[in-house]
Amino acid sequence: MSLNHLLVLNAGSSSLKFGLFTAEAEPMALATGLIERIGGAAELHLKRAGGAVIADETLPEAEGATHRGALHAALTPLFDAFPEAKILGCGHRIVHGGRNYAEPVVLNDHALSYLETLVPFAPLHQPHNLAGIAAAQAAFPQAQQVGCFDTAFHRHHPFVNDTFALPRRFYEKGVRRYGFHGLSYDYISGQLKQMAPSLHAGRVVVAHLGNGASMCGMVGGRSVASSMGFSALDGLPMGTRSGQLDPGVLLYLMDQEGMDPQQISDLLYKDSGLKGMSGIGSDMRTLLASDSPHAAEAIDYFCFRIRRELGGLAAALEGLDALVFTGGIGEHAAEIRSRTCRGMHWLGVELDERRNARNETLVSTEFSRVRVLVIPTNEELVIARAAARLSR
Ligand SMILES: Nc1ncnc2c1ncn2[C@@H]1O[C@H](COP(=O)(O)OP(=O)(O)O)[C@@H](O)[C@H]1O
Ligand SMILES: CC(=O)OP(=O)(O)O
Ligand SMILES: [Mg+2]
Repeated sequence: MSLNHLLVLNAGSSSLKFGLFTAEAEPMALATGLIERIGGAAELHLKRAGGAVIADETLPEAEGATHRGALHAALTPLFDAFPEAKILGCGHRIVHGGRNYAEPVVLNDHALSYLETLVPFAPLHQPHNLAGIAAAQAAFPQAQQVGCFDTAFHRHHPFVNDTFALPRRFYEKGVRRYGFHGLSYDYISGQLKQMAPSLHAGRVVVAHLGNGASMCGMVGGRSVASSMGFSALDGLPMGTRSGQLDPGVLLYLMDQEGMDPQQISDLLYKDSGLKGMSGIGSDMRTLLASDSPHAAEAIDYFCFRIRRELGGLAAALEGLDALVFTGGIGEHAAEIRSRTCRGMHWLGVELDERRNARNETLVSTEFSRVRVLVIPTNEELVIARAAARLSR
């Protein structure tokens, strides 16, 4: 039987997103799924592209405890629903591609040993990405394994946006501003090229506001600067991550609070951001619905940091033609877009509140010098396209 399908895996620190696509040059999604809260009370949601639910359930502990178990739990109902599927290629989202990868690659032994050396750069994401690859190799030995990197889209940054002001040897060792969410930015860049070629050719800031959040400045569809740097902690505050922090705070935590690296890592990755500031939770919907003053302050801080970053990125781009919102918050939270754009008139940003409330694609007024758009992202499709290209 011919191999005619692609499996896409996007393993996060506590989640696994996956999808089954047709193996065509422009792949078509047949089903998409998500396993949340791996390591805790993990839940599986799987639906067909048309929206029909295939599975919606809490996983037994044996499966929900690890990424390997979660992958097994994902594949069983998927292949029960699509018994005819034969996997030609598996596409993997890999957070870190280091200095070497500016494009997707076929994951041979050489590539995999290089990616292993990057684990210390992304300890919360990279090991799960590599575990997903190993599990997919075991499950689909005939399939090509293809890696797609969050860092790749940013690999051509000018030196000033690639470095920190540390002694040179650290730069040589790879302590650089890599930037992340590149698959999302790549997708948005492609969409913009189709929808509005003249904007795509200009100076654009994309705000990817999901559970992880970052912003990217592009010129001509290529990344010039990103709010995320060496790690996925930098820049904007996120669901549970601090965002930009004075390095002096880390010295204080070590010296005065006696915290060790693991405790600091847990604090910055898991207990900070919207969750830490609000004391309520990391989910923007919960915070918007809350009447707690701490939730309101967390939202204010979130919007304020987006505005600061927008100003900084506009300076890096020497102007601004368009601002694009994407990611779960960027696509759905009209209130956050509205509060972010308030006070940005000086930069030429003028939101049309009615269009914005309706989540329309163009949400700026006709007089706004900067076009403001809402474009849903699709990281899985970018991965599927690369897997289709490299699996032939
Ligand atoms: N209608 C909505 N209004 C406000 N926030 C929303 C809405 N829908 C989703 N979100 C927020 O989007 C975030 C998740 O974004 P998403 O891009 O799905 O996350 P991930 O980074 O895990 O892929 C959560 O904070 C969630 O509350
Ligand atoms: C790099 C990163 O922050 O990823 P995510 O948004 O999936 O957590
Ligand atoms: Mg995300």
